[in-house]
Amino acid sequence: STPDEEKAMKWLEEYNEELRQRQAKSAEANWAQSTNITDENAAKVVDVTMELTKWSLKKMEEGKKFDTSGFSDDVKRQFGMITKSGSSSDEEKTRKVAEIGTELEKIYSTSTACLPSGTCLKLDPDLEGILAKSRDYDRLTWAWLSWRDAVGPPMKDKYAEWVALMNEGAQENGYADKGVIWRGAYEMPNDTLEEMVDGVWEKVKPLYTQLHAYVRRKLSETYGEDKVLTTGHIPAHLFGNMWAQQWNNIYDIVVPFPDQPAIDVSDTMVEQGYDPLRMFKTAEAFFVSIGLRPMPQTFWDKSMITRPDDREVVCHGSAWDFYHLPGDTDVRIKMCTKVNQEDLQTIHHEMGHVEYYLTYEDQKTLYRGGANPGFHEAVGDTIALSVNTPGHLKKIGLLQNIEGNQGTEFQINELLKMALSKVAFLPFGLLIDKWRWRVFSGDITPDKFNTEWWNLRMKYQGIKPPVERTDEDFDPGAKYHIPSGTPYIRYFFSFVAQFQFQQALCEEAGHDGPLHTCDIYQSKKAGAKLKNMLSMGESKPWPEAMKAITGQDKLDPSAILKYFEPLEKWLREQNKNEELGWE
Ligand SMILES: C[C@H](NC(=O)O)C(=O)O
Ligand SMILES: [Zn+2]
Repeated sequence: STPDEEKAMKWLEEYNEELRQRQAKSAEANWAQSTNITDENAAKVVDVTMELTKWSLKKMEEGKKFDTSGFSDDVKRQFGMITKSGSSSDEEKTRKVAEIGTELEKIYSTSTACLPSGTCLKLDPDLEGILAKSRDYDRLTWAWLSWRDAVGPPMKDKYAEWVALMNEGAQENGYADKGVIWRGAYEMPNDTLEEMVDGVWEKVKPLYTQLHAYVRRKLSETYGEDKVLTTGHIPAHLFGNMWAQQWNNIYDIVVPFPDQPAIDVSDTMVEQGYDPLRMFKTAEAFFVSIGLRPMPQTFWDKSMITRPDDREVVCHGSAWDFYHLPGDTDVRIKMCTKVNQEDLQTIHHEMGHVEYYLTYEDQKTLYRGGANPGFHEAVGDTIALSVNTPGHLKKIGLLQNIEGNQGTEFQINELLKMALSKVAFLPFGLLIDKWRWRVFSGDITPDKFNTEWWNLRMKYQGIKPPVERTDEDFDPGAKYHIPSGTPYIRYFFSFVAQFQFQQALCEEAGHDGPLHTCDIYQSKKAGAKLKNMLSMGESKPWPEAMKAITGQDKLDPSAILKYFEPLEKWLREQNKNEELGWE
């Protein structure tokens, strides 16, 4: 390399080390606030965010002085990352963005809904517990509405201001709006991310439509035709989930063959005395069995795996990288764990993030990230596809009374339960950022925030609010990722990609038979293939990482469609007299 490139590479080395130290400091401040919500900790988050933003803007100006045209792809990639920013140089605007961010997350994480008796219920575990377990239509309506009334109105105006300030920062850096920057994380040519995910949705929509019709019929039978029509949109509060995003908690009322052996292990976990720590150790054992790393001691010392009873915390599960140097690793999970199968799944999801952090920790700081954000969301879920097979649950003693390969009826039950988590999620995973991209672009103005939110929920999910909504409400605020400013298309990407990953890993593990029975437990070969992709971090555009693990360079729904093929056939038969769809 030329002297100029030598100079640039020296500058990059210093940049990466300073970035690592500042990321570590930022993670510590955010961790302190997320595990102990106080004004003092919130103020520290704002200060650290200001400091990091100012430094990044200064380094961006320095970076722009280099002529990188003759430099290697790797050097160009790093400069490209450094010279992109969406932050305003106006310190007051940056401070305000950070302040509103902490205020909105605090409203979400500390709001409660109070009963006439005066007892106040938290979202997690109280209100979510009602949505998951109650089969009383009116009690479900109360919990669904009370949460939205508690958080929506206080957030609405703040959110509008937040969006405006974020857009000013984006526009100051030459972007049309903040949405362009968010989509930029996928490095799609000519900003074609939405086109790409729309294409994937068109291919999976028929499967979702079949599931929707089947569940609508079952809910109508359960709650009565007067409450749930067997045509059109389904009331949004009957799916066992506060946001109707995943429907696994109503498996017991939609199960196709009720006399088959049960496959939900939540009760067994309680009976066998599982506690959060044992759930985490169980998850760790799977990752280690395929050759990934055990959690370091600091993980066990510093994680927060149960809700503390002496302070306010952000309960929404998350994994944390403290960007330490290899050998001094500090990675954690923060989660208000409950002993059930849903949280066992979440633990695998969060630990998948941690395994990614561990596997790419030798990378330059700029590359200590997922190939794209969807990859990061897919790691743990891919592993959980193996864990949730009845075969694996039997191996670890959570399912007893099943023998070998079960008959068709058992497999339909199993596929239906998985579809309630994975297929049901697809339209939800798509619409959240469709709403936000249009809010950022100004296509959805604050006076229409709620109307357009429900138009998208009705169009993509085929659901409707159980009670009248107006633009005085702000229902988007009821979903964590909106007040926390966490992009969401990453989950849509993940819910499709994880089946591509599983298909590739199962082939590597020498699995034969249908994809949904595959368990890569103890396969060091499959683990090596996964690790090879994870170690790349963000060093290459994501199609290269996709190619490294699957041989394809696209997000391709054929794997999820193949996985659910037997179920789709069965559903089409079940639904032959149904009026499919909702438009
Ligand atoms: C699917 C997404 N997962 C996550 O936040 O970890 C959610 O919970 O909404
Ligand atoms: Zn995640």
